[in-house]
Order: sequence, then structure tokens, then C-alpha cells
Amino acid sequence: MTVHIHPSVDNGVKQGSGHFAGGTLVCKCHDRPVKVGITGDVAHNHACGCTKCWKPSGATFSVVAVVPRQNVTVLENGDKLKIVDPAAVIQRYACTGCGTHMYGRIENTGHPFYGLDFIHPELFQEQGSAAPGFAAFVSSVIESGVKPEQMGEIRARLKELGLEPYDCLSPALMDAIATHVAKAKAA
Ligand SMILES: N[C@@H](CCC(=O)N[C@@H](CS)C(=O)NCC(=O)O)C(=O)O
Ligand SMILES: [Zn+2]
Ligand SMILES: [Zn+2]
Repeated sequence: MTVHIHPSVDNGVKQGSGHFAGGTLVCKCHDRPVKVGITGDVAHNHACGCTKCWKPSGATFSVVAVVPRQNVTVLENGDKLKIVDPAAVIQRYACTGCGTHMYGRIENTGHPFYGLDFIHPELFQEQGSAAPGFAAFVSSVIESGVKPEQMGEIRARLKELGLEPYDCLSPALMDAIATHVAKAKAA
């Protein structure tokens, strides 16, 4: 049986249009859904295996990307949003009705990713946002109940989908973090 990664990639990764102008993220509530407006396309879209990122039911990985925080606006029913864990680096604003994470925000101005919000592009009403390009925190799926023996199959499937598996972030993002740290130390 083919392993399930995430519904939006299980039938193949759908490439973005390359000119996505933004759209609206909508939660799963039928009554008073939370709507969040995003300006422009997403960046660094990837599958994340960590336990903290929101996954739709049945998914092994989340699919998560970043956008500049000034490109994120709560449009409707923001009263339903609550921070999942105020102590976390990424403060994830979830809908108290359906549990969907609508955006995650970093408030620590010294963090390498400060200024970027984390969103789940599958929640866009619109098609065409940039596709996921790698898989992060792959080993962490074991913390959600995946058996260590399944990891070979999971990594093989991610590679088949073109989502290179990493157990932390991609080399480009790890380099960006290290560059930020080196500059902060030098200052
Ligand atoms: N193994 C841990 C890894 C958690 C982790 O470090 N997640 C990354 C990727 S989303 C992160 O940056 N977390 C910061 C946060 O959750 O605030 C888990 O699965 O819970
Ligand atoms: Zn909801
Ligand atoms: Zn994560």
C-alpha cells in the first residue's frame, strides 16, 4: 500500500501557476468560518512532519509555507481564533470551532524567521499557489505514532514525489538560520 503523506500531494505535487496574486484562507467550519486574506504568493512551501504543525485528518505531514506578516489580514470571524501555545516560538492561531490553524506568527524580533507568518496553502479558496518543494522534520512523524520501520517507505515516497526529505529544515533554510546567528554574534 502506498503511504499517505498529505491529501494535497498524495496524487502528485501540483505545481503553482507562478503568478499567484494571493487569496483567502478559510477554516473548516460550516458556521461562521474564519477567513484570512493573504497578499501575494507563498514561499518555502514544504511538508512538515513535526507534531506542532496542523495536519488535516488522516495526514502524516502538514503542508506549510511562509508569507510576510504584513501580507496577512484576518478578514472574518477572527473572534474564533485562539493561540494554541503562547509559549511556542511560532504562535499558531487556531479556529476554536474546527481546530484548523489559520496562521502562525513569530513575535521574537531576534528570531531568524521574524517577519514571516506560517500558513497552510491547502486552505486557499483559490488554486495556483507555489507548490511544496521539500519535506522537513521527517523523523518527527515517529512522535505522532508512525512506526520507525515505516520510515524507509515514507522517505522513499517523499523522494518519489520530489519532496526531498530532511530531518530538520532544508539546507537553504538551515544556511539562512546559521547566517542570521553568525551576524547576530558578530554584531
Ligand atoms: N520533534 C519536534 C519538532 C518540533 C519543531 O521544532 N518544529 C519546528 C518546525 S514547525 C519548529 O520550528 N517549531 C517551532 C514551534 O513550533 O514554535 C516535534 O515534532 O514536536
Ligand atoms: Zn473553524
Ligand atoms: Zn512543523
